[in-house]
Amino acid sequence: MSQKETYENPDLKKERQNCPFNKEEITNLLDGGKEKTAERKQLENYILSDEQLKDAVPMEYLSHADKYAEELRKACLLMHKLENSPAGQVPTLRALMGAGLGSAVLKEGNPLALHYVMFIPALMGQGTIDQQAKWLAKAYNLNIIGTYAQTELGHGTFLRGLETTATYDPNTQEFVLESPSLTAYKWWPGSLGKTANYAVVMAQLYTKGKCEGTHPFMVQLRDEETHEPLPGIVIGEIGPKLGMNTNDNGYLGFEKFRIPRDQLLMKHSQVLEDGTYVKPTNSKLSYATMVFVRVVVCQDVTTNLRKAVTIATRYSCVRRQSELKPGDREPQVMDYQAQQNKLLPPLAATFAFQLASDHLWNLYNTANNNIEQGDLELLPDLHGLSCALKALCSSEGANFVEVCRQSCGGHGYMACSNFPRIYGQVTAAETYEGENTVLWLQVARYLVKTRKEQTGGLSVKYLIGEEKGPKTVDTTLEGIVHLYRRTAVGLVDVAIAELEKSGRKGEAPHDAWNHAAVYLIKAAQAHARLFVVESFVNSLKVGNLSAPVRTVLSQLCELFIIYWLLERSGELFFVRQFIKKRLVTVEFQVRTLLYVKLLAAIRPQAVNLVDSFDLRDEILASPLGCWDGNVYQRLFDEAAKSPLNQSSVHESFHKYLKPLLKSNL
Ligand SMILES: CCCCCCCCCCCCC/C=C/C(=O)SCCNC(=O)CCNC(=O)[C@H](O)C(C)(C)COP(=O)(O)OP(=O)(O)OC[C@H]1O[C@@H](n2cnc3c(N)ncnc32)[C@H](O)[C@@H]1OP(=O)(O)O
Ligand SMILES: Cc1cc2nc3c(=O)[nH]c(=O)nc-3n(C[C@H](O)[C@H](O)[C@H](O)COP(=O)(O)OP(=O)(O)OC[C@H]3O[C@@H](n4cnc5c(N)ncnc54)[C@H](O)[C@@H]3O)c2cc1C
Repeated sequence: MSQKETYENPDLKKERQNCPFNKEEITNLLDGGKEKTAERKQLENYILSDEQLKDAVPMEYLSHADKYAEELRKACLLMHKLENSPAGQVPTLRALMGAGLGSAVLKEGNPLALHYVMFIPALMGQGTIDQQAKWLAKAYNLNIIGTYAQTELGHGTFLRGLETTATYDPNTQEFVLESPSLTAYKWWPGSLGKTANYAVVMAQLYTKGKCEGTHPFMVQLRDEETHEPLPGIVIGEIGPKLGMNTNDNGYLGFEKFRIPRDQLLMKHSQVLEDGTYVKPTNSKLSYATMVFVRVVVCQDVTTNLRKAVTIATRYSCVRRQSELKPGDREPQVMDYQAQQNKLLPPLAATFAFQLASDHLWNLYNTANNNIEQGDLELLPDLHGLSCALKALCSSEGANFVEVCRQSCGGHGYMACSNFPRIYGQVTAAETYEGENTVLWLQVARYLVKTRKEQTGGLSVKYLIGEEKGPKTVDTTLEGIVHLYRRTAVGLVDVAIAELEKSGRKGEAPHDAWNHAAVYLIKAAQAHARLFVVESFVNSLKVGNLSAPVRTVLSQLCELFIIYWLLERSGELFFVRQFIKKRLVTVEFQVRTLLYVKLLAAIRPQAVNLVDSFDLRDEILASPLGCWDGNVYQRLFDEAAKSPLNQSSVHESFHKYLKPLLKSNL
């Protein structure tokens, strides 16, 4: 392990004895190879050994403004450390922006995150070679700091409804940016409140008196020297949120603010000097930055889930409560089947989500390379799959994090458990980068289109042609995946039938769509789940795994796909042929039995499995989840940090309580 403590809780020590598989093999698998593990560890040592990056007091005790200032201090220090990073700049940046190493230093969000996660990708994806030459080096060198300003007070989802205008003036060859109403103000962009001095701004482009839709513009917001907002720019921070409080989300208004013509990012569409508009090959290419973030968010949410599962699993093996066998010692709460039922599915989910996210990342890279060459064939599949997995990983992830919190009883409710922060991050991902319901409906649109037109990308091939595979109950892993597939196909057909029924009643297509939303969303979710389980099963078929690792991963895989089947059993009832053949009843009986057996089989390896995530204590940032299991002492140490414990009687006693007590005498 990366940290050897002198103390080790005896229960955890026992859990770690006789581990049947090589933990490092799983660590390497998750890191992407032995060398990557070594690189990650070296980077963690480099960053986490720096005393200046440690918190003097827990963040919860700081004011909103002090929290921001403190995190900005550390974020800037991290950027200074980039230069000498042993892992190279790009891997270091990746590690520092996300929920892993970065979160050990910047616990409530990185004020520079948007610069790297959206501003630079937007410049790369939307800027011409000349524009990249002008801005990218400045951005990489942090001469300028940017954000991505799209959402407005009145519109986040419906991008065609954005109100900010950029009107071309051929006389001066400038665009005039304007916020025509209060609801046109940009609202939400991260780092916009106080940190950024530039932004890629999405605005409705007007030229020659015609609106050409939303386009990205490079806009300077603040003076590069004084950091004061430029004349014509109204800017501020939007205030405290459920989580991510040091991402300084902001607002932004334009009062006839002029920018040169060449600050329209013109890789896909152009405005010529005389105001002539040149269309892109596909109008959705300006949405590409969002696609990139949806892809990386799947990985990020998975890392956060791994943290929550590690904390809850270790704690559940240290915590002893109640009586299992009359007269016996109180058992570890992990020995209750009910607790295993809470924690082992999310543990399995961390593997399932990672494998699916890896697949999506590969698709993204291939599709992106093709797009650079002008080939857009993979774009619909990339859009469909990135929406599906972003929505699935974030929604299931947030539910699982909450279950992990509940599994730690009262102590899970403490801020220091780190669950509130982890939940704040994961649930944010349910909303940002496309609200999940809206994304499910985008997925459904793709599925319905594929099924009806019998053409679509790789992720939806199963919707094309006749259904293949066994028609009766088949207890193999393949058999159960086939059941998922039949459910997914069946739900798309149910949704189409619903749309057609409304059509026959004379409803317009948009009304029919609205009235079929419940079915459409179920179909989209079944599709996403099918993709995840197929990725998990297929990944185990290939790869150079040792027999013990393959065994435990296969158990997790089987547990996970049965868990989802049982959880989502209601959906099977939508598919009429399942009921007709009594398939549903038989399936449930067989599967429930197997599920319970798998809980018992995996239980002894739970701690070893979370140990293989190799998450350092600094990253877990929770007294409940530390490697040594010294939970109670650490909880006490945390309580000692409370400002209310710095004196035996607080001054407010004399001010308020004492007079009240006296008045009652
Ligand atoms: C570097 C590693 C570290 C990782 C760490 C990461 C995490 C930490 C940082 C956290 C940062 C968070 C920052 C958050 C930022 C934001 O939230 S930015 C704002 C994001 N906003 C949204 O996502 C808005 C959501 N809305 C939309 O995407 C669209 O408006 C819509 C819902 C898709 C609808 O658009 P519309 O133009 O109305 O399209 P439709 O008419 O519905 O569809 C038309 C066709 O276009 C296709 N399509 C739609 N979108 C895309 C796309 N992106 N790509 C490709 N194609 C697309 C759609 O399928 C339709 O196709 P057809 O059916 O063929 O017609
Ligand atoms: C932490 C955080 C960080 C963010 N960072 C940024 C950023 O950096 N840059 C940026 O530009 N934006 C950012 N955003 C904004 C974010 O992208 C939007 O909030 C998000 O896209 C949702 O849009 P909305 O707020 O307009 O929700 P709405 O669309 O108003 O959603 C409200 C409800 O309406 C439903 N709804 C809306 N449309 C439909 C439909 N067509 N069919 C069915 N139901 C519908 C939704 O499902 C939801 O239940 C951030 C948001 C958060 C929370």
